[in-house]
Amino acid sequence: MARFELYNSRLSSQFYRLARWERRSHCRPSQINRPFHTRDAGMSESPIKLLLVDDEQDSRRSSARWMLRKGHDVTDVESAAEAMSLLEREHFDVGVFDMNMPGMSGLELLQRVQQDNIDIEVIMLTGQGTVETAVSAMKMGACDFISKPCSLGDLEFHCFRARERHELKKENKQLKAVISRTRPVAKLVGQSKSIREVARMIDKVAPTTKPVLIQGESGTGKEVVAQAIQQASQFADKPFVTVNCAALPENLVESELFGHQKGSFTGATAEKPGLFEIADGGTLFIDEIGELPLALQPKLLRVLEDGSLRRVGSHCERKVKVRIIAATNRNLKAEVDAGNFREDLYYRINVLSINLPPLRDRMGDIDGLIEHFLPKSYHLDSCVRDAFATYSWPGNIRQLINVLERATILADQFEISLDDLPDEIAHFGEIPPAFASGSSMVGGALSLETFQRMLGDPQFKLDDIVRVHVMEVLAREDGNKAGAARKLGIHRRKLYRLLDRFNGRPSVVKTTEERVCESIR
Ligand SMILES: Nc1ncnc2c1ncn2[C@@H]1O[C@H](COP(=O)(O)OP(=O)(O)OP(=O)(O)O)[C@@H](O)[C@H]1O
Repeated sequence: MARFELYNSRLSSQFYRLARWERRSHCRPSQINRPFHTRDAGMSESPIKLLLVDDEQDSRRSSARWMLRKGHDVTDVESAAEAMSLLEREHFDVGVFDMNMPGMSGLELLQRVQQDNIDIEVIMLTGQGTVETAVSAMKMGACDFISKPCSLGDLEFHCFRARERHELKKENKQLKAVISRTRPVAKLVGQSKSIREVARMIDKVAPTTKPVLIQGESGTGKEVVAQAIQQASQFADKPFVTVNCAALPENLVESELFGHQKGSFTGATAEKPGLFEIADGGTLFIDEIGELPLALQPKLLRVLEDGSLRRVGSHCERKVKVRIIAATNRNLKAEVDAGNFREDLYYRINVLSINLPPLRDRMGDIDGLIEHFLPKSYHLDSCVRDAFATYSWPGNIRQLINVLERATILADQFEISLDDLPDEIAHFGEIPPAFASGSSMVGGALSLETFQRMLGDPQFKLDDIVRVHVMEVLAREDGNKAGAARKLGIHRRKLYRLLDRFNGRPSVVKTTEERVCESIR
């Protein structure tokens, strides 16, 4: 609030000077269509979407005509009831409400607007001698008042000022959202050829406004790359809003992305802007875009095409300008072929793409990453370095960071040894004793031979085989469900359903595994 007031008081002296000039000059026809004070005062030149509510037809009509000639988008109505039904359907930047109208007064209309949390700046139009009422209207949330009769130049000036306040409020909301959603920007560590290529691509794509698709396994640094693009772009000081489609329940994705109107579904108790509106003017990072439900994909395509969107439950179309960066750990082309992802959307977001290689394909970066993430006082045993260099890092850099963090907690005297590493890394490459006699494990899953043995044994139910296989793949993926689902060739939601099913019945995994091992021996 303090910020608005300071800003307004600085601007108002300029405005009053300009408004005086406007009053003197608005009779000159050549000047009429120039929105001069927006340019001169550094304000946005875009037209104001204005709602005029006044029962006095002559003054309402002449105000509307003037504002239309100035290039604004004006709707005028003669009653508060009409205004209310319009406001439920359409978005306006500014409303000018006459205080005294038959039926619902301007003050009551303001009250309704406040109650319903409608996103509009309201200016009260007051008759002579009703300044006190105007002041109480401002206490109720009106941003300004104009005494009747007012000059048309004054009307436009007040509307500009209200719109400026509207934009500042929006910016304020965006900044709050940005502060609460973003993490500190991480430095892109790595000197391998592939990371240098990624850095080169970041420099190339950052200056454009085109969408970027970042592809790579989980934990390879897709969000780090997205942040680096935003930091190097013209949107660096604008909102950077992130959303993870996989982390949202399917029924909330639409409202989170596009916003909703009050009452549009159970629980929608107030109107809420979506992340596209919050990111307006900046960047929206859509993580795990491959998880976006098919039904919502046309809506995303629409925003990408012309920036237009509708909140859930609203007929009012809004425009946003958002730079989209999307990321996925799935093979999106394969998802298109499987009918899970729209082809037109795929081509739209895949204009510029960056592929992040998994850590196992750029082992040259390991030392640099260790140096970056390991506190200086710790020292790594040479066997640990060897183990790190041979391990396959399915969880990529995220896994490396976690392993280093764990090791610093377990280490004695700042010396990290093999004992401080998880077994699967310390003993990576060693054949598990249970499977030593035959190569039962192939690529992290049960071999055909083992399957055949299980299938031939009437004690094993089909579900047991599925369960052993799923658990085995999940363990190999370090519990990473997205990775496990990919390896299993099923959708992640199906994996969740399977795990729920397994958890909901008495555990037979151990005994089944033991039986598998026995049958192999
Ligand atoms: N090249 C890199 N330099 C420095 N830190 C990195 C790098 N790559 C990844 N990280 C770090 O690894 C962790 C995981 O990175 P990030 O969240 O960007 O991965 P992601 O690919 O987006 O993962 P997911 O697909 O699971 O969302 C973060 O802590 C990030 O800071």
